[in-house]
Amino acid sequence: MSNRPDTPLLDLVQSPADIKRFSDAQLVELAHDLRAETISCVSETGGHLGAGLGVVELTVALHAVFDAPRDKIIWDVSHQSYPHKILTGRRDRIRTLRQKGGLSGFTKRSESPYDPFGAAHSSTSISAALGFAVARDLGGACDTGHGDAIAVIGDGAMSAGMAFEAMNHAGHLKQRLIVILNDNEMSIAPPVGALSSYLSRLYAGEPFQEFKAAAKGAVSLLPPPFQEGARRAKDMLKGLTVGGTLFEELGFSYIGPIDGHDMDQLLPVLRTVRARATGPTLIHVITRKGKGYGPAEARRDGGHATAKFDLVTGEQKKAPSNAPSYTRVFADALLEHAAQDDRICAITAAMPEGTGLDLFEQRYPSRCFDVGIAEQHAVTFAAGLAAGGMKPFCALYSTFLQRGYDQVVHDVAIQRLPVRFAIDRAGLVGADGPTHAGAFDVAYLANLPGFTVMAAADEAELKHMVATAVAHDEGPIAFRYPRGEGQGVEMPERGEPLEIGKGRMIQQGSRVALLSFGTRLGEVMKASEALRARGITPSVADARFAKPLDRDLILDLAARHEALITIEEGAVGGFGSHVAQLLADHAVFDDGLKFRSMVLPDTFIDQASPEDMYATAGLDADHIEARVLDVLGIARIGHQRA
Ligand SMILES: Cc1ncc(C[n+]2csc(CCOP(=O)(O)OP(=O)(O)O)c2C)c(N)n1
Ligand SMILES: CC(=O)[C@@H](O)[C@H](O)COP(=O)(O)O
Ligand SMILES: [Mg+2]
Repeated sequence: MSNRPDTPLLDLVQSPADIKRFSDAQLVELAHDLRAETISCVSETGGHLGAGLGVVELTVALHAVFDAPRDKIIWDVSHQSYPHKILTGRRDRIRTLRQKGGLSGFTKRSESPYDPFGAAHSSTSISAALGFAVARDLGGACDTGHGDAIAVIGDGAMSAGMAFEAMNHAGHLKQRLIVILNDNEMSIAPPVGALSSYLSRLYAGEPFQEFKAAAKGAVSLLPPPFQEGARRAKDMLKGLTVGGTLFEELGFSYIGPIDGHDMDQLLPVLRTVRARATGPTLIHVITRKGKGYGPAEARRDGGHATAKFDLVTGEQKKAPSNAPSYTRVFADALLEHAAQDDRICAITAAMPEGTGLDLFEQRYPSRCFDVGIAEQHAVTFAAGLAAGGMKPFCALYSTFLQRGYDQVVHDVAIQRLPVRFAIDRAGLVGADGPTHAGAFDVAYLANLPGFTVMAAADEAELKHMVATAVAHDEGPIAFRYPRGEGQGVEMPERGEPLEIGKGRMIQQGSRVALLSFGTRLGEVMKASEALRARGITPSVADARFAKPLDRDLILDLAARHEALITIEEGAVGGFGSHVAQLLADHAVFDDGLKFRSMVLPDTFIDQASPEDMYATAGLDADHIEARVLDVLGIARIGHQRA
């Protein structure tokens, strides 16, 4: 039974148009309702809580002052967009968040006209908003006419180079563009970097303190274009920082910092900017991550992400774990090796907890680097560390490594530098959906000359792969492992380096060989059991390496079986494609081998449980069994024996 909050004003809102008739005082009440509804919803669904709570007032104010969907409000990352979704006609579905068939946990163009641009990877909002602004000014085909383009970007996301690329361009074009910097002094973890320190100085400085105290507007402090508007708007605009900020050097009018939870500050500033902005304008708002919900505010990460939780206590309702997570196995293994080898260092791009490197940072702070949301820098920084004689472990989610791909090719592979890539969240990740799927890393790494690419079949294998990476100084090496718990296998006392390019036989059988790469091995074994009931005992092997391939193993399997089937948690172009190439190069198909490669389908799979997603992808035991029967020409009627 969910205890829905009492939300009298929110109950009157079906779309942002309904907000326009509210008084400023009612908008404050609406924010109260919206915060209660957001907390209630996430307590039932789990998901991203802290960021959304931090922008409740900002969301109300934006939809009160601007005219979405004609005005394009673009949320960076968009993990903070739950309040926005509630106000834009999706309250009735908000409790389907991040579930199969439900709302996405991020903005999504196909979900709503109020989501002009999808997100989830950070630091894209200013580029996208500038695109809309230029399209508007070119008379583009925007169906809702010439509205404003407004990017809402966090202080963490602002640390990525892409944000500065966009601001640099916006300052050059000088077209009207509104950027709202939502500064809560938090990324997922406490923010890192000189920019964070700079932002702190901006609001720790005199103007912001005066601003808090000053009751009367100091309109003369506003940039000239706004002074007239401010007088006319008769708003109580208080003293604001003007002049000499980094943003103004980039061609923006800078307004702020203002209190992002105070409607009396948000509304007049937004109204003035809407009335008066002529070029790129950045409004710096100060907010608190997790605002208004004690258990979230009390957390170190401001309640960034949460499982379902008890509304009263905030206690998360997490299922008990049966095995250590792959992330934890990686982190513990790396710590063991780092104790013996002081050349080992670790790099994360703003995901210390997510990658397990928070443990490494605690133990070896001088050898652990959180570079902020800066994957491109993370990769080339690691390349520099390797060139300098260190053993860098660059720990990135598969999906986020995509952002540093040119650096992987240009700075690591071509120079054959021994960077170790710990690729977490490989394969389908569940609730975060397609934007976070680790679908492509094998395809984009195994095609690089000199790269070694591994996938752990279970947590014991992962421990051995960490040891293999530590020992491998001949060039770049990557090992991938999925989100979540291991399979509960027995763990070795110590990880032992694997022989590069060597797979392992799991089960000798006949007629069909199943060659698995990664944790699909569990499903392969389940399929093998089901096939045994039909009198079919497939051979099963764990490839371990997509590059270099275990040629002898593969050619031997091809020679001894009617059919060879590869299975992997990745898109086409990965392991199976490399096996096909090897078989073709050795003219194996000429001898009639039946070959099938089971990969992720050529589509983006929406969020669901990982199990559901793999069933949708056709990569679960049931589908593997069916593929074997099909390739052997056996009709799948009940448990008909071969
Ligand atoms: C390219 C990329 N790297 C990493 C992440 C993981 N991530 C999601 S939210 C977040 C922190 C964002 O901080 P900020 O922009 O300040 O937003 P806040 O959560 O504080 O509102 C990170 C690192 C991501 N979404 N995209
Ligand atoms: C919004 C974002 O990108 C991160 O919060 C991400 O959702 C974390 O993923 P995990 O939950 O797999 O660590
Ligand atoms: Mg932040």
